[in-house]
Amino acid sequence: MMMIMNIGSIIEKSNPMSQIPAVLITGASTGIGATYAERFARRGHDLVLVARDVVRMEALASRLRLETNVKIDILPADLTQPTDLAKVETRLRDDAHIGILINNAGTAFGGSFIDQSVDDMTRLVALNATALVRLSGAIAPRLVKAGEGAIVNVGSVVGLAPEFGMTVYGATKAFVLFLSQGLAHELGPKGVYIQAVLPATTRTEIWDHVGVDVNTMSNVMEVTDLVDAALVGFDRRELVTIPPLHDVGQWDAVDGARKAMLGNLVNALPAERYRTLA
Ligand SMILES: NC(=O)C1=CN([C@@H]2O[C@H](COP(=O)(O)OP(=O)(O)OC[C@H]3O[C@@H](n4cnc5c(N)ncnc54)[C@H](OP(=O)(O)O)[C@@H]3O)[C@@H](O)[C@H]2O)C=CC1
Ligand SMILES: CC(=O)[C@H](N)C(=O)O
Repeated sequence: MMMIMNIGSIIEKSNPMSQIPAVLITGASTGIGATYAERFARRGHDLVLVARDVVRMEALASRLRLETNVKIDILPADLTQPTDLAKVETRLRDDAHIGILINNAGTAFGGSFIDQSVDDMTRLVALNATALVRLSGAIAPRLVKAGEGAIVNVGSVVGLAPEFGMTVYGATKAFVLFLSQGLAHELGPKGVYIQAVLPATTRTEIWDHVGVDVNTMSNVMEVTDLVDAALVGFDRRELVTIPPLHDVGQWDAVDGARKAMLGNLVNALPAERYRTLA
């Protein structure tokens, strides 16, 4: 018996993720992140919740601890602030129990490009793009070493649609998609699963920040439907999950056309059309 317990503890120390891995979720105080927290807790995963609003995270954590018995830590951080970001990076690097990172925190604001302040846009890029690079960079080497684990990046269909008129927000979300595809290409063969989740309009507080009453919008998805669909994609190990897109053939066609172009992108000579004067 003693012997068995010792072997068990050795296995736990050498590969703690092989138990049920803990999940670190950014933007976990409300909306999509809080729903991910609820769903992963119900699946038996311990959690680390990251956001700025400690009171809300405490309330969520107290409820989920009672309902599910999982361990929940709260790591308050403003992910646009380098020192706070560094705290989360350290946790991701050092805590071998964390095997899944949900890069969900993000925001948006209204107004056209020339109406938005450059400082606001810079903060948006810091939260929606830079933080994902830094947090993925902190956990990826450990996951690769373990040969398992997952990184989920929450993008948006806006990243496919410059025509929606949210240029900088959409650019950050196009970045999230590319980052996910690139990470899947590099880390997938090493055992790390990467998922990009692309929601469309979902009923959360983000719309208060945009300055739009979500109740006036059509085709709004409920946040639980969105996260449950995203988790179906997660369980299937899908790379790109677009819950609101009913015809997946349309995404496959876009992605297929891009891949078909790859072999033609690098040439020594400019294309014929650029070899004559305008
Ligand atoms: N709702 C929608 O229609 C869609 C949402 N998305 C994406 O989903 C993700 C989640 O958004 P959603 O749940 O809707 O939005 P919410 O505004 O409801 O939640 C955003 C979360 O991010 C956190 N957050 C915001 N700023 C910071 C910061 N500086 N540092 C740390 N955490 C921060 C907030 O917590 P706190 O304020 O406590 O810091 C909150 O937990 C975002 O990436 C968004 O772009 C994509 C497509 C559609
Ligand atoms: C504010 C938005 O545009 C929304 N988050 C989305 O990505 O659709």
